[in-house]
Amino acid sequence: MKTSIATVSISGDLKEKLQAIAKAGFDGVEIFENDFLAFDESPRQVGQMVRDHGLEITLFQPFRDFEGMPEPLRSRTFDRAERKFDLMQEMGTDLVLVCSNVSSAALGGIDRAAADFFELGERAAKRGLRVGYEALAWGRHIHDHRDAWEIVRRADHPNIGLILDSFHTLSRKIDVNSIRSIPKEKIFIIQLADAPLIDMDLLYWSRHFRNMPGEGDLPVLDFMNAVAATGYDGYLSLEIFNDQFRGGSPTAIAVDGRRSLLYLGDQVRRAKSGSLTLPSMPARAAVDGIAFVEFTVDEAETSVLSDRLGALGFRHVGRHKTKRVDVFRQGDINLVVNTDPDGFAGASYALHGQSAYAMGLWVDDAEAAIARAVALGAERFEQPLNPGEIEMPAVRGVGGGILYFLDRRSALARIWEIEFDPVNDDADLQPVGLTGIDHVAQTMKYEELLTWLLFYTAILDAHKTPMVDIIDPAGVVRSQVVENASGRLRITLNGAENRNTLAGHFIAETFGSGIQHLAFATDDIFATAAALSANGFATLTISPNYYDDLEARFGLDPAFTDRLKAHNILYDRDDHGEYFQLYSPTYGEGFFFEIVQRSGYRGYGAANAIFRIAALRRHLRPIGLPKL
Ligand SMILES: O=C(O)c1ccc(O)c(O)c1
Ligand SMILES: [Mg+2]
Repeated sequence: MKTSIATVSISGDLKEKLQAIAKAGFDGVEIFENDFLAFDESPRQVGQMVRDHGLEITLFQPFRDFEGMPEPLRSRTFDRAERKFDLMQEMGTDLVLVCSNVSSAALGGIDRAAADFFELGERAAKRGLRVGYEALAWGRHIHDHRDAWEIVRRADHPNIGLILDSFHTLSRKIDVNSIRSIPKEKIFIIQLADAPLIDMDLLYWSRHFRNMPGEGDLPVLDFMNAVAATGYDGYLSLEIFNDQFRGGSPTAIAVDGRRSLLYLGDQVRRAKSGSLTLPSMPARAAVDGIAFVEFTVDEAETSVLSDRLGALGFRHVGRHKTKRVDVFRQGDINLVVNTDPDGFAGASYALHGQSAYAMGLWVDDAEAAIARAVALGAERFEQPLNPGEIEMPAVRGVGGGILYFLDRRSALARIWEIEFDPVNDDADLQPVGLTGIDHVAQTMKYEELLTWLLFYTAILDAHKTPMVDIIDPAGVVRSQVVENASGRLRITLNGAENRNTLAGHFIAETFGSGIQHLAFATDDIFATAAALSANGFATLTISPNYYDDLEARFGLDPAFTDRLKAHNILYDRDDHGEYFQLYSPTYGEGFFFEIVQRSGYRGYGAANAIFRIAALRRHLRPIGLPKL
């Protein structure tokens, strides 16, 4: 499988784009005409620059409004085509993409179009060039790949072929099985893009909202399986028009792009649907829970954090044999507090301040998980081991944090006994009934949300849920969840669009994305609330107005509502069950804890978000200039 990407997909000038594309490991690049026109160097120099980066030009595009024109426009389009052929030869590419005509002057007619392509094929053949025809979803007469294929078939010229673009086919819900009967040598290249399902004008949707395969909602895998069935084994080329990507980091977007193709290729390989030459990698890692979450803390702050964890019912159960690292436990939850000034934790503290910078996942096979992550372009994380320590495979995760993999088949299963000495915790504070981690909430800039969604779903056996808008009094935060079928993995990703929201404040003030809250599970939230209160832990106060509305909305028994209100417990319900939530205040720049009880409920309490965010915000340090 060879991978390519259109220059239009990422930001920067042509030079920056090519650098990022080469660095991400692509084999080829589609030169989008405007990127070339806006650049100062000659076609020959551009071609050289591409080859100097070790890349091949997969095609030059687009050539517009060609087929089915009346004279004198028809002659002019052929003259235009000859000019572009000159340019292609100088640049060093043999393929041009012709997209279906959108001009109101176009006459239509399958045979007229086929005749035009035959003539273009003759002209291209004289120069050793090839022409690929693509149906735009909004083409004036041709907007279906089946019609484009019929034109190519009737043109019957070896230098004329078809270009299939998943967006144009899938946005119109055209049956992908129609692809299976196209001879593979007539498919000159495959362009791939996904998109979120939004009901809007096709052209606008395509030009602004496309995203990488796996990031959106279109059945790109079905499309690819149909392509693979033809025996096609050529380039897979991304063509992503996306406003966010245009403003994003060229390197990050290029890395996402290549990851999306490798992940898609791996799914095609597993579906055994064709003969694509594909690298093999271990299957997505099955996650059986969150083994630990690790905080980096300054020595001076440790007593505040350990007192807080104590009041939340955690016991200090272990101290690392060689490092300043402690573990606190309750139920299945392990919270690691790292005050080691050396190593990554110390560096992370220096940069972000106190933060939950790492987490460990229980997977079926940690070595396989790391091998897959690395095969998908994740950055392996390693630091020197002290004597007696065992190596825990890890990669760089969200916002420069660390994601560790542990399994129960190696010594990693006994990490707490091997690396830690037991501690006798004689605190008089009692456990409060927390059983495990329900979810981990990570906050990032909105532009980074798709990156992390793809990262997690490509590496882990998990799916994404639809995006929901979380309304913060100061703006919108977009939230999407990565979760697995067992519910043992739940990560909520919150993309902040501005720095005034609680989420935006957190990433601005801690200098990067990261874990903003941890939600612990309990089987009895009322008992937990009472135990917290006995431990002197003050939960977040929720407005009484919320409870009046809640009672009316769900028709709750007033006595029940009073109990919720007495403990500041939020409530929600869906078709599957009930959900109870309570919160800590925020700490530092906006970190907090949540405690939930779910009985079948599938969501995360989005309906309550505005109320608890309003309450959480009251604890934030005000920012801005002091009043004069
Ligand atoms: O939006 C467009 O005009 C356009 C151009 C070329 C393509 O390959 C495409 O898919 C869309
Ligand atoms: Mg296209």
